[in-house]
Amino acid sequence: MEIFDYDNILLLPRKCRVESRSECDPSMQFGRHTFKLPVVPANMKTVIDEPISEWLAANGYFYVMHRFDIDNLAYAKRMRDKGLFVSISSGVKPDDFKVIDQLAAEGVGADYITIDIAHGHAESVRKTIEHIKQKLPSTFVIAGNVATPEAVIDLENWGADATKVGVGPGKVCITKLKTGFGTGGWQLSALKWCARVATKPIIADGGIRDHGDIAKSVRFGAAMVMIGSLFAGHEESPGKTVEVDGKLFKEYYGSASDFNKGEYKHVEGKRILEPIKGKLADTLREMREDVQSSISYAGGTKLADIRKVNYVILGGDNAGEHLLM
Ligand SMILES: NC(=O)C1=CN([C@@H]2O[C@H](COP(=O)(O)OP(=O)(O)OC[C@H]3O[C@@H](n4cnc5c(N)ncnc54)[C@H](OP(=O)(O)O)[C@@H]3O)[C@@H](O)[C@H]2O)C=CC1
Ligand SMILES: Nc1nc2c(ncn2[C@@H]2O[C@H](COP(=O)(O)O)[C@@H](O)[C@H]2O)c(=O)[nH]1
Repeated sequence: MEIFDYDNILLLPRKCRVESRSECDPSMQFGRHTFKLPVVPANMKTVIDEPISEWLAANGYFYVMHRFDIDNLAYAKRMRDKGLFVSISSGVKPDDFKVIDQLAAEGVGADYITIDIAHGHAESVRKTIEHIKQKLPSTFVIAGNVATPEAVIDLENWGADATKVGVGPGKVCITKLKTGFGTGGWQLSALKWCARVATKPIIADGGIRDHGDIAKSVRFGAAMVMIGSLFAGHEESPGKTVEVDGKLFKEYYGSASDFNKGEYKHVEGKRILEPIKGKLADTLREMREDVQSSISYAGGTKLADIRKVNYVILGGDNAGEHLLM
């Protein structure tokens, strides 16, 4: 198997088919909705909060609210009152099952539920998917996180509508160091490996450091890309603002860090400071332009055209040109 990651792959251009990058359409359908970009901010406490989720939903972007210290039912009702789609996260515990029961009983429902646990290839996830599908049959269920084709096959067979791939590639992740497991350092080839067997959409989660990594994710099979660190340092970001030597930063911590958990138990995440980089809307606009540009280099007009390009692996044992035959 070829092993590579975002920093040692480059995509190869094909003859341009547009006169302006504005002709390239980076939008995509995911579930029942169409979104402006194949990008979603990570469902983490220092990345998304209620105002950001409202803004994203109202402006044509996908969002996944985090699941920590939040009343999901009340949150879902507030989104419904504003006429916005509901996309929440769930754990796999009895309390999470109760929330699903309440969403069903009160007719609030949810458009998307993301089951997001550290080791998503687990019986607990099978039971949670089963429960959601029984109580809220029209909800689009995203399940993860996983790292192997076997896991993607199981989650799909258990009823997941999409799977989330990425164990350990995140910027504030220390799973690789603490456990010796994961896709940290080879996330992009793990994505390729998983995408070969997937029959439903994959969300590539973690490891995105530059906007060009979005196109690389799409090339290797992602329908959607989940991003934490690149979104964490905005003026609106929920992390605390910290001043160091006169420069402003936002804190960004892992969901499995002691900062998120409130205790030092099964810690697989850390806290870092991200330099503040302006408004979220400006970053999203720039990302959209960059993905439009990626589509044009792919010789296409739509997102899926990125899947058709060849690529080169730079350096290492797998170096070389890889042509689609
Ligand atoms: N994408 C990634 O690489 C990772 C992401 N995370 C993020 O951090 C969040 C919090 O993670 P964390 O507090 O560690 O755990 P979770 O909140 O994911 O745990 C959910 C449930 O799964 C159990 N569980 C967790 N890990 C394992 C495992 N390795 N084997 C068996 N059971 C397990 C937990 O029990 P118990 O705690 O008793 O074991 C708990 O009952 C996650 O929801 C995820 O968003 C965390 C780690 C990796
Ligand atoms: N191993 C851990 N992974 C974590 C933790 N908190 C979040 N995450 C994952 O990281 C991505 C975001 O990655 P980034 O490279 O874009 O910053 C996020 O979506 C989760 O899957 C954690 O504590 N430990």
